[in-house]
Amino acid sequence: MITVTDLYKKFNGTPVLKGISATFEKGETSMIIGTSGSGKTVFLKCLLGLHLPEEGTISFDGRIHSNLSIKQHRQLRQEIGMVFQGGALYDSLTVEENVMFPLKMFTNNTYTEMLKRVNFVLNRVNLYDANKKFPAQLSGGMQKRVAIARAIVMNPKYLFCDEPNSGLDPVTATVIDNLIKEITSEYQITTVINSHDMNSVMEIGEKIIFLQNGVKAWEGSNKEIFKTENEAIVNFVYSSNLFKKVREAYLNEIK
Ligand SMILES: Nc1ncnc2c1ncn2[C@@H]1O[C@H](COP(=O)(O)OP(=O)(O)OP(=O)(O)O)[C@@H](O)[C@H]1O
Repeated sequence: MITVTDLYKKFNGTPVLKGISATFEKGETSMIIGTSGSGKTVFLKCLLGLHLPEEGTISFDGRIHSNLSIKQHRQLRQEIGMVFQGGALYDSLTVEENVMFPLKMFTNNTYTEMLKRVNFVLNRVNLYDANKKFPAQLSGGMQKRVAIARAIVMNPKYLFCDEPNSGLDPVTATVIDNLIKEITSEYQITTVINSHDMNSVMEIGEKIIFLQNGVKAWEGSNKEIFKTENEAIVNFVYSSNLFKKVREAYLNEIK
């Protein structure tokens, strides 16, 4: 579980995160949503330790980030998997080498042991016969699968994803969303996803945190989002006519 308490972050005196508190549970897919500039990326970077907040604490299963020694930080970093927006694969490395990269960096495992683990995670994301291919030879959806395989190769306790299905068609995006949700539940990972994609939010958002101007303006599940009367989130999520109709149909159904 990740517990964030009263987090404040400023840049050049301008507050960007203004007292955010939230908990992210093990085995659950949590999503951060909000308009452009609301602070989602800064929040995720604070969780990753890439930004240092001025106030507040971030605790990873009781380990408070700002109190950790360098050695403890290194240990925690190994427990975090990250899926970057564009996949961030190394173009000059094969799929197998990309996925093996964290194992080479952080473990003393033999090549045979590493290859076994690489093949296991590649199979888990349903990628077969892709080991020797280079990223440029793969479709966008396959590249995202490689990025997910690399993020879970170290068996992480925490998984952070920044717009994991950006640039994908709706069908592939749903497959990737569900893969992340399955893996989160199967390996009991604490997963936090930044997303703009309302389909994803409705599909896999077990917990949704809505940021507005650096403040947590709403929190709930993908079921509760249909019923909320909170004006800010209704205006944000239901700015699309399609979602407006879906919400009306849902509310009529439960009347
Ligand atoms: N390194 C930085 N230095 C100064 N200001 C920053 C820095 N990083 C982010 N900001 C500012 O913080 C605010 C929040 O940015 P952030 O990138 O978190 O928004 P976001 O919600 O992720 O937006 P988007 O959905 O467009 O990616 C913005 O006003 C941005 O200009």
